[in-house]
Amino acid sequence: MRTVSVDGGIADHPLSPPTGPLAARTRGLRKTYGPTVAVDHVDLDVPEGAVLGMLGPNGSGKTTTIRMLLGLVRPTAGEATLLGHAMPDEAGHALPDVGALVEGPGFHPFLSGRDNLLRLAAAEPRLGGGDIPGAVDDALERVGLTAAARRRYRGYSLGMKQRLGLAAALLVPRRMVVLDEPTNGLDPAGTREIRSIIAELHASGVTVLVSSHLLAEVEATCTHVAVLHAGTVVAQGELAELLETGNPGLVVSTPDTTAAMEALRGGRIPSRLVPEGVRADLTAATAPEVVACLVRAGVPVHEARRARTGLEDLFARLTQGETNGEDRPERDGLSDVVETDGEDT
Ligand SMILES: Nc1ncnc2c1ncn2[C@@H]1O[C@H](COP(=O)(O)OP(=O)(O)OP(=O)(O)O)[C@@H](O)[C@H]1O
Repeated sequence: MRTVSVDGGIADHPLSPPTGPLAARTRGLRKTYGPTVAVDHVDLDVPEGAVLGMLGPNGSGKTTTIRMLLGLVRPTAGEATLLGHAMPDEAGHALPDVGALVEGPGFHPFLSGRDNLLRLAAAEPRLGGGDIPGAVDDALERVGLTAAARRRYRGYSLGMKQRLGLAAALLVPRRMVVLDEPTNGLDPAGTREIRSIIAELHASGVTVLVSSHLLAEVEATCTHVAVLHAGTVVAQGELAELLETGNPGLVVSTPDTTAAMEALRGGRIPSRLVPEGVRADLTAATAPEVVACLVRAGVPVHEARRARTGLEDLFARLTQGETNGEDRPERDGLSDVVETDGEDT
């Protein structure tokens, strides 16, 4: 297996490729829509038992990759394997073991949340008729939707719709769960609940693939990360390893950044301004040396902490000049069903 390294000089060290079995794998995956290249050369490895965060700015190809993995969209080129089965051709073998929260197919607007789940549960090959109501009520409870279970789907908020989608994914025990932007539309309490559901799934050995454009969310929940940019995976590996890539630094908070920069320049310690103050490069000096240099020069040091490097730097660079999702329209992730295969080139 080839070594995966971080592109563009952010990290000098190659990241270790996964050594164990893979729950999902793509090679040379490509998808075009007319002149738009949505995904290109995507080689993604999702190790079994991992919580892999697929991180990337809006439009970087996360949803398209997930849809190809789930067999919802046929790749223009390349291959995708899910739980050992080639997708989309062997979807019938893979999908019963995979719970997914992705855009569409939508729920019925005039049925209650519970009735929607009862309909979906009836189609689950793993559930016998007598097990269905219990499985539905357990899933509703797990996502905190019991109180609203008998209200019509049409009146649900975006967050409630996300919860119902998650409940559908968790109707039966799965080997793998795929969640496309699961916290979209959720308030902080809802976001915490999703995190704890992901942690529970991980603890019980389920592989989780979760997409997000929020760095903090991925850092809080994932064991592995794949960073997408412009349709391509630019970095992937274990989160801990990615966090350590790049040059180590010390971020110093000080009200006098000009004096701090001058003192560090005098001490031949490379440094640059950052929003919190000054970031000194720790390849040239140790943290105590940086602080001593500043104190000797009479620079007030309010706080000094080690800078996070790899993932943060990489993601900042990727999202530079982009909206970071702030002006992104709220999407109803579950009700817009747009099957797009007809638009293939
Ligand atoms: N059905 C489609 N028809 C045309 N272009 C599409 C279609 N689906 C995706 N694209 C384009 O492919 C690119 C990747 O989109 P995709 O939705 O996969 O990105 P994403 O990373 O999931 O973005 P977001 O975070 O906004 O959901 C974008 O330029 C998008 O406009």
